[in-house]
Amino acid sequence: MMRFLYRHPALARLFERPYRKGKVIRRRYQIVAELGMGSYGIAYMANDLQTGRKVVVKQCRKTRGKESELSFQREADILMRLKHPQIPALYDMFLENGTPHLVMDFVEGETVEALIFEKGKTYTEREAFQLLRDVLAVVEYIHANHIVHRDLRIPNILLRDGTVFVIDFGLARFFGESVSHIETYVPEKKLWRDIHPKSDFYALGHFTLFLLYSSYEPKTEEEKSWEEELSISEDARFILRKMLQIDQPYDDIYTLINDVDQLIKNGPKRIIVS
Ligand SMILES: Nc1ncnc2c1ncn2[C@@H]1O[C@H](COP(=O)(O)OP(=O)(O)OP(=O)(O)O)[C@@H](O)[C@H]1O
Repeated sequence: MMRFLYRHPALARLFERPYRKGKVIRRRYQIVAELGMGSYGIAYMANDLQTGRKVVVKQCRKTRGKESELSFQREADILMRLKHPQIPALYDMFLENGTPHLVMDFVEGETVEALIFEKGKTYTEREAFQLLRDVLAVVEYIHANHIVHRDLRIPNILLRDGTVFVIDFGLARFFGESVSHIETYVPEKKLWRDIHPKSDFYALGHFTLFLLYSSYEPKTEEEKSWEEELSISEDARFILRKMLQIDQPYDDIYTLINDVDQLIKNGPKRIIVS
């Protein structure tokens, strides 16, 4: 019953008692703003009073029990493994009043979600695949470290001065780990969450569709599939069908990168007009 109550956002806030603006934790991290309450943690932007750096402090949610503590530990292990200029660095982890906390780099920038839906940014096919290519360069590093991100969505990809950043490793897993109860997942969720590089390609297929839809003007009210609605080249369709596992999926990132490079180099020559 209590677990059910905690799922109600207003009640969850009451039980979690998030930090207020100005609060200083460990005499070091001063809360500037709450960024959001996720499934396992509450994220804040904070000032590190010792270094003067802007950081993200993530406080483990008390009401989610052992599950969120394990998730925090795993996120810390993964961020410790990944040392890349386009991935937030983990600076610190500690227990405060028995609650696990993580401190990481605050990535200044705008999410692709905000760029499209708030700023009205649009992408041509070539621009969309160029941005996908930039993201794949970071994902190549993640996969080379035997990690799959499992949440590569438009709110988790940021851009600053044209450079891509990948955030939110809360669902990431090491290759070979198992997911409990995956057999109970609906097929679509399995495609997102399978611990295999192809679930990241599946997510990035959807990411690319968001970019392509940013310049789509509907001609009718009738909703159709992306293949019917979008005017894209055969090469783009070929890549997307493999990423979305409609056709034989990509087994590794190198073949995918090669196909994307070819598309960018050749340009969208063979256009299919829907
Ligand atoms: N390192 C970071 N730099 C900048 N912003 C960040 C960083 N990490 C998280 N955020 C922002 O903080 C907010 C909360 O992020 P967090 O990853 O804790 O949870 P979430 O994505 O909202 O939920 P969930 O992890 O359950 O999907 C998001 O809006 C995200 O953009």
